[in-house]
Amino acid sequence: MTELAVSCTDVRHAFGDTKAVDGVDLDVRAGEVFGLLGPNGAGKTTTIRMITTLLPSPPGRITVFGRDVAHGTMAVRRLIGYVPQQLSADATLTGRENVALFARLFDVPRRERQSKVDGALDAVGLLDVAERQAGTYSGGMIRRLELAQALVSAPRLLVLDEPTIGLDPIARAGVWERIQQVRAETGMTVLVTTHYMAEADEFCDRIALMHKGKLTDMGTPAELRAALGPDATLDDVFRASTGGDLDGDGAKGLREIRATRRTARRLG
Ligand SMILES: Nc1ncnc2c1ncn2[C@@H]1O[C@H](COP(=O)(O)OP(=O)(O)OP(=O)(O)O)[C@@H](O)[C@H]1O
Repeated sequence: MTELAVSCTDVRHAFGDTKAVDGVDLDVRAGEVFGLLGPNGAGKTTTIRMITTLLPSPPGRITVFGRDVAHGTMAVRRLIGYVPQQLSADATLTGRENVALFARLFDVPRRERQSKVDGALDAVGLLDVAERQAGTYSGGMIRRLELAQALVSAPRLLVLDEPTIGLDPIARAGVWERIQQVRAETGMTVLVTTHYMAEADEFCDRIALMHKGKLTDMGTPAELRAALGPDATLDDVFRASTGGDLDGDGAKGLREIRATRRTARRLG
């Protein structure tokens, strides 16, 4: 039987009256790249925060490589590398110092620390600029630095929440290239959320679509496209799954955020 990296059974979480996650059953197989897709507010981040033990243990059951998040929180944390949506690198530290901080946080043994930090920086292509302050890095380099932070403890499961949001196409390709490379070398499992359908199509072995706290579809990108018709794209699958389209509220939210950021840059 295929080993499961993550197993969620009837998982739920509510914020007050909002059912953010409403009865999710989800299996991520060991070694695969699994994409969790859905519009803004679908419940992806809440699901990920439960899997990574950052929210109190939920009704239902979640296991990570067979360990229950409710009873084996520390054991689960040791298996996971997590890159959250929010910035997790410190601009005032060098690239190396940022990664070294995570090595200490994750209890990488002192005698291995330097080689592990170097290895993680090398894996994301930042060894040459490791002594520069992270504040001088481009957006794509910062994302790769955050990847190195998550990789330094050699996790079996890498969890990435919108790893390429706000990056230009070249920087996005750079982030994915590194993820793929590390995965090929280590056999690590990757659980990722993204709004970029083309990325999900190209890089995910299987995907699940989420809408209003529930999973609406799951399968390989090819299976999901084929279920709609010979010429269907993953955008079409997304539209069908959410009953809306990419110009709906979710996309508008992103456009507004981008416009706000552009304005902020001009003002800054
Ligand atoms: N800390 C919180 N307090 C109250 N409501 C929350 C909180 N976090 C999330 N929610 C709500 O829970 C629902 C699911 O949010 P979540 O962030 O999980 O969605 P998402 O699919 O990750 O969205 P996005 O693509 O925008 O990141 C939304 O309705 C959101 O407003």
